[in-house]
Amino acid sequence: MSYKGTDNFSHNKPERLGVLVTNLGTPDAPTTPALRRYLAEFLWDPRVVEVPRPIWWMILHGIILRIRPKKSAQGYASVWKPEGSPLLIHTAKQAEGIREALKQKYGSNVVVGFAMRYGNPSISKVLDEMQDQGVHKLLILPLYPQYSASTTASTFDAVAADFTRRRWLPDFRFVSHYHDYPPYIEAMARHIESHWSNHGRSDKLILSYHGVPLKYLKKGDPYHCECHKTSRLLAERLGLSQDNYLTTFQSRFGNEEWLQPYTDETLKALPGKGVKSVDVFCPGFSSDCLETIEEINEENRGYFLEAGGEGFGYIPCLNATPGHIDALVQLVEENLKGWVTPENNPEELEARARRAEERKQATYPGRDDV
Ligand SMILES: C=CC1=C(C)c2cc3[nH]c(cc4nc(cc5[nH]c(cc1n2)c(C)c5CCC(=O)O)C(CCC(=O)O)=C4C)c(C)c3C=C
Ligand SMILES: [Fe+2]
Ligand SMILES: [Fe+2]
Repeated sequence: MSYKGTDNFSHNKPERLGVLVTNLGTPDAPTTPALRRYLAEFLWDPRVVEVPRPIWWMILHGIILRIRPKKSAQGYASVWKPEGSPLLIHTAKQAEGIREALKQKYGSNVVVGFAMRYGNPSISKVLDEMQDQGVHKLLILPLYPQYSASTTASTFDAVAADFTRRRWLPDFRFVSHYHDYPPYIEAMARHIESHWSNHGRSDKLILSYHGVPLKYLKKGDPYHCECHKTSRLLAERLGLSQDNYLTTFQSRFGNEEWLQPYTDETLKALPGKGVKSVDVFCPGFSSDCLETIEEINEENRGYFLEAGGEGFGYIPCLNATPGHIDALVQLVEENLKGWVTPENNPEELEARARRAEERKQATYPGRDDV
């Protein structure tokens, strides 16, 4: 057996803490070949599509990967920025924000990286870097507030699989959800309130989450309940009554039934029920991405206006706003408890030595023999 990093593994390096922020991933480019690569990896994950492998292999390679990449590439091309995919850009900024905040407090003792479950930067590459930097305690934070086996557990699988090729194994913590974490709820509430004070308020707030097949709920996945709990807590914090908001599910894939009510069908029906203006916010997406920019703010906006709606306010995701970074930093710090100690923080040790020297100089000025 040969392991990655066997030669450079060392017990003599400073013991650093690692925080690995992850998100779903995105294609490398808005092109058909890049989409084929990305979708082949993503849609082959048995956590994402729970269909027996031989049958799914034939459907995926025989039908889906021949049709979907071209269509999806067009969607990605419409949201792509000069610096790349919005999801990648926002996730990089979020990691940067967390890194800066933790650096202020803990110096270089905490290493913050980000990786994608599918595509790049890969979990393996970023874990290689963390191993090289001497990370001995590792916190993984998937940026999925609501737990779902198709996202959160899949990230756990990928991390665990990656460690099978390493001799190094750090102490390990994993944030499996934060759907009801008060700083996350507070960050969303302030973000929405600030949107309302800048752009005005609509008749109804639509809270739209990515869907999953209904059968996952029936098999016991808590995702649906966690989405509803997030919505309830957010609505309570915003002082909304049940009439003022709705929880819906978007991004259906394939022909089977997914979680309902569907966002698109809801938006098509609301004008007929007298709801002429809506604000839409997506609490489950920590970053704007194809599913929010194109599907919600373009496609679904069109459905609502075509059905007689008069006002459609899209409230961007939390992205790398200071309120979001603040909430994520609190979440990280809470999960690092007991790990960040003066003893494993080289800068704290240095500061202690400096303070001792200052005390000595203050007590015995000019003496270096005490
Ligand atoms: C096929 C089944 C899918 C399940 C189950 C699923 C769950 C799921 N996805 C997200 C978050 C995102 N999904 C995104 C894109 C996306 N999702 C699917 C399919 C399933 N998702 C596909 C095929 C795609 C690719 C785009 C397309 O071809 O339509 C994204 C956006 C990525 C980006 O690059 O912008 C996110 C984010 C969650 C949270 C979730 C379950 C809870
Ligand atoms: Fe998805
Ligand atoms: Fe979509």
